[in-house]
Amino acid sequence: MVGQLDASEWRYFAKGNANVLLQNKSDSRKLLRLRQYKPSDYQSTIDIYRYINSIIAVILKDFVVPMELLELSPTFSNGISNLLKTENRNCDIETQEKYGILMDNCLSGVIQTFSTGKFAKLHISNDSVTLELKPKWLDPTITTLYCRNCANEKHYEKSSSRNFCSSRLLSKDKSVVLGTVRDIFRSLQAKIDTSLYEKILFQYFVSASEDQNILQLLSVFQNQNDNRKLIKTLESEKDVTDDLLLGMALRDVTIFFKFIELDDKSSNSKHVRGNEFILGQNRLLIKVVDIDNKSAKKWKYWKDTECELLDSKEFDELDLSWGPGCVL
Ligand SMILES: O=P(O)(O)O[C@@H]1[C@@H](OP(=O)(O)O)[C@H](OP(=O)(O)O)[C@H](O)[C@H](OP(=O)(O)O)[C@H]1OP(=O)(O)O
Ligand SMILES: Nc1ncnc2c1ncn2[C@@H]1O[C@H](COP(=O)(O)OP(=O)(O)OP(=O)(O)O)[C@@H](O)[C@H]1O
Repeated sequence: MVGQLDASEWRYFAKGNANVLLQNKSDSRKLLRLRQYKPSDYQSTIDIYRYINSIIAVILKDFVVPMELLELSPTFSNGISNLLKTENRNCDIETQEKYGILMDNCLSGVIQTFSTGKFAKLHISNDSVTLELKPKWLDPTITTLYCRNCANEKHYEKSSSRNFCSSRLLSKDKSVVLGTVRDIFRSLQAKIDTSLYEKILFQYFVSASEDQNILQLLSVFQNQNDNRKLIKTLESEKDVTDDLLLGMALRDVTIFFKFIELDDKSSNSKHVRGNEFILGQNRLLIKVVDIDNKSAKKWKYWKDTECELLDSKEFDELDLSWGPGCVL
């Protein structure tokens, strides 16, 4: 594929902390994901691609968005780097990187987006609606008043009050799940009627079995061997276990829930198959992105954050201006 990619065929689409996404001008359904320039702590595309295929895909199966490794030429990489500079995108790609990842665009055809925070967004297309969710730390047994996400948000004052608490979507109590689904949609302040999407998502969370429910799956593998406990005891990157690396990777993923109306108006089926949930004439398609392996070099940042949160009163001191506790 080297020499075939042409920088003028791609436009800027999005960026995160570590990657830049480009959209193909002639096929908007395709995105190219390129690593950003980071002087330290660099994870190469091939390492990420191998990790996703050998570890993540075994766990998340069909939920993983399809990906393909593409070889980059220096001419292409320099062209993209210049594009980002010309457009003042405030980021650059690592031009020494040999590969990029070609993947399906889960937001192809989006014409409007509603959001009030970074952990949930609602994207509207002509033929579908997509909820983008970053659930972060999923805790199946919250033993403190506030969960890790809420304690973190409160402490670093990222938000002034709780929008939603994603761990509550794991609750066995259906009314807690329903209330949380409503919290998510309320937080979006979408100027459309979202009641149908709330109903479908709620039905998915309460009907899917543990290995079919994306949040349950993430939660199980985030918390293997109680790996969160290890964080506060870390003394060097050698102490970082594979379970912890997997847990941290899965604590930072993004999920797309795409709601599609089916043509079959007579269907009253309700079932889960792979990454899709059918409810009557509605289809919910679920895809996970941003499942990069984490570097063990981040151990100090993880430990400092965890210790600072534990030393603070954020887990247990009632703060009604933030919201009530997170009990499941
Ligand atoms: O530390 P956290 O929990 O704030 O998570 C970081 C994310 O912040 P967020 O919680 O989404 O505001 C952060 O996301 P943003 O860039 O803030 O959108 C990154 O995902 C970061 O991972 P990496 O350094 O790019 O591998 C994430 O770092 P890791 O903790 O996953 O290493
Ligand atoms: N396959 C996809 N389809 C549509 N949009 C995507 C896709 N993958 C990522 N995005 C969007 O692009 C944004 C940035 O991508 P990504 O999360 O891969 O970057 P990142 O640098 O790893 O982010 P982070 O800062 O969370 O580590 C995502 O938050 C999401 O909104």
